[in-house]
Amino acid sequence: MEVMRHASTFLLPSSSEATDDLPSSVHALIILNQRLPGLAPLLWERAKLRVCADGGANRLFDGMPEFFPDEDPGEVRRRYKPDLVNGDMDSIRAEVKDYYSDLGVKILDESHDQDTTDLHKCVAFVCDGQHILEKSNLCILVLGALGGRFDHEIGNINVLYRFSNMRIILLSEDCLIYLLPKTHRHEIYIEPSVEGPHCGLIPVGAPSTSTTTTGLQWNLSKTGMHFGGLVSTSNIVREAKITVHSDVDLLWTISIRKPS
Ligand SMILES: Nc1ncnc2c1ncn2[C@@H]1O[C@H](COP(=O)(O)OP(=O)(O)OP(=O)(O)O)[C@@H](O)[C@H]1O
Ligand SMILES: Cc1ncc(C[n+]2csc(CCO)c2C)c(N)n1
Repeated sequence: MEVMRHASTFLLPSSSEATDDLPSSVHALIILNQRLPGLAPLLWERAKLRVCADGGANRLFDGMPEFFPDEDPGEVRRRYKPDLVNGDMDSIRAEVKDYYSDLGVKILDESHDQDTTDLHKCVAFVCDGQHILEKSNLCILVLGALGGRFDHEIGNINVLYRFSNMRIILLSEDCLIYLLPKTHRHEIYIEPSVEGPHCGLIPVGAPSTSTTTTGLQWNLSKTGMHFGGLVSTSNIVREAKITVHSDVDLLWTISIRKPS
């Protein structure tokens, strides 16, 4: 079975600190309709493709100037111009839609589809679209995916399962979540300056009859996990490398450290 390696190098303040023996990712950024986290300007700079999901465009428009209080808000807005706004367009304000449209931003109205979420629509665009990004080392970072409405949070997690062949990381100010597909053994390289120590391994999609880990305070050894029984929450990373092997797709979550 192949090994899949993971590292949150995108959180490091300087990309030169990145672990060089890991394959480097190309990042796409999706901005959802929640308050922009403090990391937003840094992640924006590093992304090769930037997409707003419907009301996420309001957050970009309103939120980016707040990070640069000494600058003219209009200039900040022009600098942070997304490649695409996609969704069913029931949350983007008319002035924001007109503003980005006038700047030449592509606005994709998919209001005919009321069965998939705006995040789903954005991820589908990034994965299926005809743009230049090479898919093999693409990692999609999703801002504002957690800590809000529970149905939205679950919808966002569902997107991880729906696109389980893609690397997608859901982010909030406090933590990140991604899927560990059962098709691989996983090695997670911890960046202790920016993440941890709290972490979890959650069998959301299906119960696990056998999960094995190393590097955690409470490791599992061919252990089962299911809702109503054991799920690994409030675990602690103890080593620089965590390994996980399971018979089901698991969610990995780890806390993000507050900037000091
Ligand atoms: N409170 C929230 N918590 C978590 N995610 C959210 C929240 N609000 C919005 N999102 C995410 O941002 C996307 C865009 O949200 P927006 O408010 O523009 O549209 P919506 O009509 O509420 O969502 P949808 O059309 O996807 O049901 C949603 O698809 C969802 O992924
Ligand atoms: C069983 C079922 N439940 C809810 C919705 C509604 N829905 C799901 S995603 C979405 C957002 C569209 O942007 C909406 C309105 C549905 N279609 N089917």
